[in-house]
Amino acid sequence: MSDRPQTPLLDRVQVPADLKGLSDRELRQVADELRSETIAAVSETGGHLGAGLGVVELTVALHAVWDAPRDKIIWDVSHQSYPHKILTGRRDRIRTIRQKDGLSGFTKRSESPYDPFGAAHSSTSISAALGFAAARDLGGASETGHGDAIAVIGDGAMSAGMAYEAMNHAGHLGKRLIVILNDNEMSIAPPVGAMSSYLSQLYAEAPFQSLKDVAKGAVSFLPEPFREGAKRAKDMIKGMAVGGTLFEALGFSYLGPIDGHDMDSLLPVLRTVKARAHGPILIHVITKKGKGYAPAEGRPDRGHATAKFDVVSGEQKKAPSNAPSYTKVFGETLVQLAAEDSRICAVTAAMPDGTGLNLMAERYPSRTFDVGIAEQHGVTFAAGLAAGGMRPFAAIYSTFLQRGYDQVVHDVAIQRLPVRFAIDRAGLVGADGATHAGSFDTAFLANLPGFVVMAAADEAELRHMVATAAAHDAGPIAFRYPRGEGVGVEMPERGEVLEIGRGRMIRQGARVALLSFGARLKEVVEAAEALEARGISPSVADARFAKPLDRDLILTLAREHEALISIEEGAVGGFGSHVAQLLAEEGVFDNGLKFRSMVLPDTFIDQASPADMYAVAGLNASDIEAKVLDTLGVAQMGRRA
Ligand SMILES: Cc1ncc(C[n+]2csc(CCOP(=O)(O)OP(=O)(O)O)c2C)c(N)n1
Ligand SMILES: CC(=O)[C@@H](O)[C@H](O)COP(=O)(O)O
Ligand SMILES: [Mg+2]
Repeated sequence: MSDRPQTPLLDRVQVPADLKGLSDRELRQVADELRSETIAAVSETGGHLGAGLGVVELTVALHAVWDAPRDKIIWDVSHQSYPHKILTGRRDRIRTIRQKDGLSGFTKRSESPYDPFGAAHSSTSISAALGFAAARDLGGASETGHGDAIAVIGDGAMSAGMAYEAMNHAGHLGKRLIVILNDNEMSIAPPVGAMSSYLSQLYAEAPFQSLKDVAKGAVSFLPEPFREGAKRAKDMIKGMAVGGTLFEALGFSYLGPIDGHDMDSLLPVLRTVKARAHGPILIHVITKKGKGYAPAEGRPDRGHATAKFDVVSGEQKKAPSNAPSYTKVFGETLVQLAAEDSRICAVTAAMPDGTGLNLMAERYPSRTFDVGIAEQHGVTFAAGLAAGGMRPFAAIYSTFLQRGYDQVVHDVAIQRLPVRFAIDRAGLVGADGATHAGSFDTAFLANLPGFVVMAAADEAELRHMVATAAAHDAGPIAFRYPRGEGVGVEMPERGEVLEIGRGRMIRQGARVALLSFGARLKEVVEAAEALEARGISPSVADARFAKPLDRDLILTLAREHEALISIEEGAVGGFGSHVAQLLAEEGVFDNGLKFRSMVLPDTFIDQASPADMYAVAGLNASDIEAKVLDTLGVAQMGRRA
């Protein structure tokens, strides 16, 4: 266990109300202690660090000025909410964060009344806050009461369409709503886009606003009748950053920029807003990601997420890896193919490193596009690239592709455009928990006419699937693969183009056939080996394709075995459902086949290690073994853990 910091004042703060009696000087001290505690805690657990460090002062100031949980403080993405958790009755559990049975790494309604809205996908906070404001004004029932609705949204999250949809609506409704734009000039990677440049311009052109300036600029949220006189006064002042911003055009009062680490600016500004706000207001706060911890501040991602680390040196404690990560295999294979084909290009939605497209960006920057947190646009942009004669790879985590689903259907599938979807983080991802689980993509893609849907059983298979996708111009194609390292198989120098809709036999056995789709194959083989010891020798096949199915392979397995069991890392409605449909259509059930489909359960599984999450899901080798025995009616004694 690492040394815990001395935090005498923070120790007195169990809930935000305890901040109320403190002086501004004491609040500054609370912020300093909160920063030390956040660093110490994350050093023991790993997790999101940089974003939280950047909002320490803002967190203290918000809780000191407003009255949560009556006032609703809504953290966008909420990866920056660790300091908020520490201040809101969860300090004693902060070292359980992102672990099995511990605190979530994100805000979660079921975890605390101080988390009025759960998040983890970005850019939802303004919509949710506006909903709270409207519910308040309509007299909706609320256990915690109704107060202000305050959205805290980052500059990266501000690149997504949802944020503008919400501001457009908020400006129209004109309700009292507070949006704090936490501008640290960072997403996970450096932010991209015209909006980012616009924000930089806003504060490059104007110095930080003092309380005096803010008061002068706060014309538009002053109640009548003071507004007119104040406006005349403001008009006489030259060079203010207030007035004429995009936000004002959308119907918001704009305040800022304000130094988000200076409590002497933050506290009076927030108090003024609380006392006088009228209609929607956007407060532009400038912060530094990783603030106050040199190893985080010095990292290119400003310490976005980290493994456990040594507080003094900042050195991370990572387990050595035995195999390349799927992400790296994807990135390297794409670069290899792009070298031979100038039509290959790539799209990421703010996740260049996470998807491995950083490799492509380094080698072929003009063919690599980071669209910002904008999955919807990213998918349609890729559709346009495909229509324009390119071979685009849209590399998007399974969970984030959900946001671009209508674009997948309407812009890609209906037009049969050959967009290649590289779907990383398929299946259960571990510490990020339910919000980031890649559970649904097989189901929501394989039901689309003309889509080819593949899943890689190992890293070599992934290489083949990247090559297969590159060569496939007939329509959309997707391949999914899990988070983390591969299984350690020998890697082919080059990917081979697979025959569309053709699976492969892994081992020939009898009585029961195990039909795997994706990276559970390792567990399936392990189960088959364990069953050998019980005198049962299953056949094992890797389906490779959920669409089109390998009909010959599946029907042969069905006809030659007493039982057929499909296994996948996805929710119901995916591969197994398509297999069941085929078997039903072909009348195979009429012959007495015992068919079982092992899928993720119909629940959202909380964070834990991937193995623990798969144990909850009942998809580990021992579960597969048990399913075989149960299906064959073999008595089970001493089930393996
Ligand atoms: C829809 C969606 N796409 C991608 C992500 C991955 N993601 C998490 S945080 C983040 C960067 C957010 O940047 P910003 O809002 O500026 O917050 P900061 O980390 O800078 O505080 C990204 C891209 C996500 N959570 N949700
Ligand atoms: C908050 C968020 O959405 C990302 O930071 C995410 O946690 C990254 O996940 P990976 O670690 O799997 O890239
Ligand atoms: Mg940011």
